[in-house]
Amino acid sequence: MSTPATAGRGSITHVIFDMDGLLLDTEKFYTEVQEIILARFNKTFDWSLKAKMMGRKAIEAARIFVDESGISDSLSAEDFLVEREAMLQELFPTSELMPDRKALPLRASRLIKHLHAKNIPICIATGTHTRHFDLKTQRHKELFSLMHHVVRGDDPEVKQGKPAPDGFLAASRRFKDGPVDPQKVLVFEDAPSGVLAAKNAGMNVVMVPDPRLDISHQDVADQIMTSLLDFKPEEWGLPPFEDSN
Ligand SMILES: O=P(O)(O)OC[C@@H](O)CO
Ligand SMILES: [Mg+2]
Repeated sequence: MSTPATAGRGSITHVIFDMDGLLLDTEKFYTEVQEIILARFNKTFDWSLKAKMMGRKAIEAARIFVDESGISDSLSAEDFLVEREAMLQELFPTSELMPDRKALPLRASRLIKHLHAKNIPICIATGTHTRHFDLKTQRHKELFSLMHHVVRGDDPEVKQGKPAPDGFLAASRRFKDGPVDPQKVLVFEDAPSGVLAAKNAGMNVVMVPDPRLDISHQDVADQIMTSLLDFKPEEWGLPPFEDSN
């Protein structure tokens, strides 16, 4: 776990969470269907392509997928989305909270519940559009109700997806006392594009990367964690956990 100091460290007042791959175990669904589609073209879907797609708006990720895998002459980005959609619609309603990588019984919900109980304003900024957001979160309404607001990829203020800062800046504006000084905002992200988006917004960012992502993607974040359970709120000026877990 690296812990370089940043200007905002110790003075965080607001927290923004990414969703897919950070709070919800949904990145595996995208991987699964993209493997199936590429297999039709006798190609394999690898983590270097995955790293480029994750966190982005659907159409932006789709263009990367068909271009980088060299199938754009046979399958357009738009047709890829249609083909992918049929499979994703079946999978998203089964979305689970992200399992902890240390295999401990506590999950991402521990941090969310803690910050909410301590009156720290929290929200979500996700690349996912509203229809998919509703499918993915239908079994987790109670946890998501703790968020002050949610900014989705199809929000009119999100002109460009991650790594552009639009989603995080919109999220910052919508806090009750927003826009919040970006140095006082802490973002949690799993995706390289999302980490860049947070830095492009001038915010602090903790990355919780999938271990299959190349280590080179860990250079930009202010702190890297293998598990959200390693997060120590007091290091960032946030109220500490009161239990010993
Ligand atoms: O921004 P997040 O919540 O990771 O969503 C992106 C997702 O739609 C694809 O990776
Ligand atoms: Mg994500």
